[in-house]
Amino acid sequence: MLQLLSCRANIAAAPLRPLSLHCRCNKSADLWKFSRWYTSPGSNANSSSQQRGGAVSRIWSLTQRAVRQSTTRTSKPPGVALKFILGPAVLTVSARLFCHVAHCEADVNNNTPVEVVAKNPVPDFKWHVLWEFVKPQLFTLVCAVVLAFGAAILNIQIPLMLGDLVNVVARYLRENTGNYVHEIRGPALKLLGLYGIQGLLTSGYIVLLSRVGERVAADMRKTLFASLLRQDVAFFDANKTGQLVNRLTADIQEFKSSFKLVISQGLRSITQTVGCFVSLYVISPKLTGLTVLVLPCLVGAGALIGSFLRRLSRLAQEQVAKATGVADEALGNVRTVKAFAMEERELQLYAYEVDKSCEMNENLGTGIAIFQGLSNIALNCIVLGTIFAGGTLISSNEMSPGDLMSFLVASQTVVRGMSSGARVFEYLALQPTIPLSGGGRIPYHSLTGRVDFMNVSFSYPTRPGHQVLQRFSLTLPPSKTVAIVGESGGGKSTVASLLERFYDPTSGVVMLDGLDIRTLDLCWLRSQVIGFINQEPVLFGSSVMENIRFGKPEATDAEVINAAKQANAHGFITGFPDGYNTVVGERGVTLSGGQKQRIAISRALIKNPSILVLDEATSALDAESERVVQEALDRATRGRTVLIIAHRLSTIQRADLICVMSNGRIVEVRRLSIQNIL
Ligand SMILES: Nc1ncnc2c1ncn2[C@@H]1O[C@H](COP(=O)(O)OP(=O)(O)OP(=O)(O)O)[C@@H](O)[C@H]1O
Repeated sequence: MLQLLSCRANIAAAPLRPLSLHCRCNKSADLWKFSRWYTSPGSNANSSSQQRGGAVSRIWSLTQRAVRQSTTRTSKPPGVALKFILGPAVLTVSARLFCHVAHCEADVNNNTPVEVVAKNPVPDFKWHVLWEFVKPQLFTLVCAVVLAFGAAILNIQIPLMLGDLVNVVARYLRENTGNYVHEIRGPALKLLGLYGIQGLLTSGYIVLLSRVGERVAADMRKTLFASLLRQDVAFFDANKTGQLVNRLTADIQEFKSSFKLVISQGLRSITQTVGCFVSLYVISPKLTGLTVLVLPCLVGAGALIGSFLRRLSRLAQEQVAKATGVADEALGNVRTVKAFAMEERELQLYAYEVDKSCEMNENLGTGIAIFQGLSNIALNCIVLGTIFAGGTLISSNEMSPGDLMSFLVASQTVVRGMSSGARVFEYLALQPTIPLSGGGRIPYHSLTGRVDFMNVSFSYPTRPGHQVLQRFSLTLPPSKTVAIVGESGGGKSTVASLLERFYDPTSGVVMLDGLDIRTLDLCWLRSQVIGFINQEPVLFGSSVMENIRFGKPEATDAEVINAAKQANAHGFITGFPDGYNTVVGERGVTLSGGQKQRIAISRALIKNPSILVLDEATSALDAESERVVQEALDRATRGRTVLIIAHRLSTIQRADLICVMSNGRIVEVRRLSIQNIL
């Protein structure tokens, strides 16, 4: 007994030498079972190849020792040996499982970094949202689970078969009688068959699981992207695009990897645990009682550490997103960066954020290390506790370092996966305050294009304390041009944004043909009624043809060319070697300011809008470009209701009404043409 206890003490103190614990194992087959578990592909995913190599040589020496021992062994009934193996296994494996569960629960409920709370409530991981994505892949997932389950069962079977094989070898070496080849052929072929099936099952479930993971991730990406596009403009005022893109890429990637790993490792854990629980029930109700006593403590500790780890993980992921945001901004505006020779400063900014994220990930690593250390201690303490309580039942340690590592890595994966998933789900569930569709439409032939701003007050959602418009009232009569001039920051562009319904007024109403625009279909309003041309036209990195067609996706080539002609753009477009197929570069970088603006005008005109909003449309152009663009605009504005926001007198020369704005309200209205003002 003392010998046995000292042997077990070795287990707790030096888990990396588990095979030495088999000093009391009496059946060579048991040795093989253990060694097989130690090196089984599933359970050893995270142990190094060195460990594997060491294990193989140890297994060989143990085999020889087992063979030697088998000649002089004492006769103990096989059931006792089985108890020796399974008893502690049940405790350790079940502890793993429950720690795992505790970990997940803790992650969901108890993980709110103070810094983030101030801005945003921490998103919860929502199982029902995950279910929505998994549901279409259910059949494939079930097939993967069945195959993985089969592989897991074979993982348990193979060591037993190896045991049989070793028995044959041992018997032959001991007795040296009979036909060795004949005797060994049966179990060897059986084992070979099992290896083959196990390999097939493993490949099969990995293929299927990877298919499920990829499809779930693709669906998530599409849904998240659609959800982001639906959000209000105010949402984009508050969130950096780099961080949003990070959710589409890094977070979903992280979630996908975790999803696949958790399913494959989780299955193995469950299979082993169920098997061990059954054995435990058969072997020792006492150990079952002890397990029930010890597990709540482990669950509590796991919950505590889990919440701490998830907090660290979330902070680290936020920081990585921040660093990506800095890089995205700098690369997206690389010309400005270069024009100001700010490469060094941008690099410093990026380095600062990356260093911070590095530090946070190191903290996370430390947290995980502490968790691993504590788990190790806890699991070994269970073994020790069992020695005191159950004593003679223990002679083998089923908790191999490989198993422990894979469990710990799986736990850590759960932490990361859940926090990435929660970040993805956060925006999936987000509903825009201004719905894109729904609401009424005014038939084209009866639409006059009259716009009324009535007592409109407005503050931007990101700056609720700062009132930009105060009881602002203005009428745009049908087919007339109204210009708004005034001091910078006076709220002119804000008026245009409210007409586009990028935001809704805090109070008051904006009306189209006497109807509150909040009751109208937003998609119709933006795609068919209002054409918007601003100071810095943004083009997409596709062809001229595609950029103009962006205004009306179903437009024919002839319509595109017609719109380009109206906007004075046809001449320069046909001057390009590739004509309308010329690719304009990212954001239209290969075109001049005037050319870009005329393509933007074509894009607005192709939808034949009843209302045209020109927000300083020519202010970025030189005199010659301005003249050409102005010509195009004069032609484009005919017969439409037009709102011009301008600084330059030339822009508003033909306006029917000129309003001067200051501090968010109209302070003066002139119904004269500009020549008369001058
Ligand atoms: N997205 C936004 N979020 C928060 N505040 C904003 C936003 N856009 C503009 N503002 C603020 O609203 C006020 C009015 O801005 P607006 O762009 O309407 O002025 P403007 O008269 O068009 O100025 P300018 O002639 O210089 O373009 C300014 O104080 C500006 O800082």
